Amino acid sequence: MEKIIEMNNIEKHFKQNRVLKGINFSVEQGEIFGFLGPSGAGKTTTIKILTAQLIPSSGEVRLFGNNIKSIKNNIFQQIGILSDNSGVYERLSVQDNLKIFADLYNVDKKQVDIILERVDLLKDKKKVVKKLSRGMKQRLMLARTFIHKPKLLFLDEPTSALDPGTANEIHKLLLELNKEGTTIFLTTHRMEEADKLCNRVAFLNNGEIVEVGNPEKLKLRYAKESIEVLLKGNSEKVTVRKDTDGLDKIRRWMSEDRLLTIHSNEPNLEEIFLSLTGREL
Ligand SMILES: Nc1ncnc2c1ncn2[C@@H]1O[C@H](COP(=O)(O)OP(=O)(O)OP(=O)(O)O)[C@@H](O)[C@H]1O
Repeated sequence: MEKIIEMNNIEKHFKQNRVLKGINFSVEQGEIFGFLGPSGAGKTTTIKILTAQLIPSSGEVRLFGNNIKSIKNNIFQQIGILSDNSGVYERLSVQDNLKIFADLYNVDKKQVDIILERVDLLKDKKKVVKKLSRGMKQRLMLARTFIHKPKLLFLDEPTSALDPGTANEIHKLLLELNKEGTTIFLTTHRMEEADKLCNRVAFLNNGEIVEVGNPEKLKLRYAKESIEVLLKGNSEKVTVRKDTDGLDKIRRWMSEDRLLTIHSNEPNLEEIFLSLTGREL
């Protein structure tokens, strides 16, 4: 698979503050790659470096196989960026906002209604942006990022401060875009979001990547060496080790029809991060 993003030994210092301490990772075409870490870990700084809004102190960034230093402005036709400061014009209507971006990206104006339909804003197209709910505004900002069908989307906390229902709608849309071939790089605090969307995640702590992998595989790798079972007639679960003795016990309980539930004690991404760093996400 083609590497769409490569970060090689990226350092970023803000005066004495060493914010990124030698970051290495790559993202392949077609992936949804999650960049996870607590507040201040360096996630936004990384996105800004990847989108040429910041220059790294050292190291090399490659996008679509080319060094970012040698990439011309037309790269912006191939990427979309959603961040805190991806403003939309508050006094203009939903439709006029998208028309401006369609113009900017040389996109046929007919696309505006098609995109608005996709983000479920077509019926609200005449509404002035300042009258939209937070979720509607976020959907408009997202529509803005993909109106030009970019190959790569950078999304900084795409669902922060949204209720679970609205976040779900955004997730559905992101999965659709990805299915159509868009590679997605996203930062998030929400572990369930990363779990649901990402093919791979990287954990960032204090400017260092402490783990990278597929969420399911990470959970298996960090799975505890025990299984929890609930037996008929008991209110408390029993913990059994994953060894021959433990498995013999489970077999016996099964043959005696005493087993009610059995759980393999898989950690979630939050717990894995905690066990690696000693801090919560
Ligand atoms: N322009 C800047 N000048 C000086 N320091 C900065 C600048 N931008 C970021 N920093 C510092 O870099 C560190 C990492 O910030 P960054 O915004 O990348 O973190 P983050 O992981 O995105 O956090 P959050 O989840 O809170 O957005 C912080 O200590 C921040 O104060």
